[in-house]
Amino acid sequence: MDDRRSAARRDGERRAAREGQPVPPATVGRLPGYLRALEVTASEGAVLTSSDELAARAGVTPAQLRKDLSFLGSYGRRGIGYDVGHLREQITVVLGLADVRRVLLVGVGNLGHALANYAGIADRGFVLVGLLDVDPAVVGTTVAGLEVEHADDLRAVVRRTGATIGVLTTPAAVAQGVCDELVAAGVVGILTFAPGALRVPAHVDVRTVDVASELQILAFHDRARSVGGGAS
Ligand SMILES: NC(=O)c1ccc[n+]([C@@H]2O[C@H](COP(=O)([O-])OP(=O)(O)OC[C@H]3O[C@@H](n4cnc5c(N)ncnc54)[C@H](O)[C@@H]3O)[C@@H](O)[C@H]2O)c1
Repeated sequence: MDDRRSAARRDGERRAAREGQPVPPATVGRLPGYLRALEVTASEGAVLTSSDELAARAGVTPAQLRKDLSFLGSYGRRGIGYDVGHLREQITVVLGLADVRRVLLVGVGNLGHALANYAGIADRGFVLVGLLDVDPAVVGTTVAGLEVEHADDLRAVVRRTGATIGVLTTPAAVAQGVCDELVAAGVVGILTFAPGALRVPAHVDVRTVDVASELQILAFHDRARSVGGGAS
């Protein structure tokens, strides 16, 4: 690791370790967007970027960007801007992506196949280490270079692979049961695509992706515009 990378890592770790001043959840939610914007900037060969440019790329205002980055202790330099490599490294550390996270996917149907083959997961610091299903037609097949294992072996697979994050793409009816199994196996983060809320203990984080709900929110804003009311 060169000097700049290790300095950024130290900054990020210092930030992550700072007590009493957690990064607000809304800021955390925008950090992946900043990271993506920085990756595009870096791919164009730029070493420095301004808050205006980065904010435009990430779809936020420059003031919002500066405020968010200030929580990371990153203020940029007047007239110079932000060091792209340093900021990328810092955000990577704060998001907990400096170390590769092992991910297990349960339910290798339509969505599971698509996600398993999504290269963006590996590009962002995650490694898919296991695929599980119950369908005899799916178990034993190879998807994205991994052999699909039977969901009955979930605990053994978590033990063997060291997975800490589970992606749930099973039918809704079995999602809670699979979630319970993942938690019992030691998984601490669950990304679920199955409709419905999951109950988990306090030490486990759940993120829900629901395309239909997102569309409903767009429909709400569309309707509010057409009836002349203000959507907030
Ligand atoms: N959140 C979203 O935006 C979104 C979009 C599409 C689908 N979905 C949801 O994602 C889930 C998957 O959708 P799909 O179209 O891929 O369905 P699918 O039927 O193609 O795939 C589901 C897979 O889960 C497996 N499965 C069933 N019970 C299991 C268990 N106990 N353990 C392990 N695997 C099990 C099935 O064998 C099948 O391979 C559904 O709950 C669906 O409603 C969500």
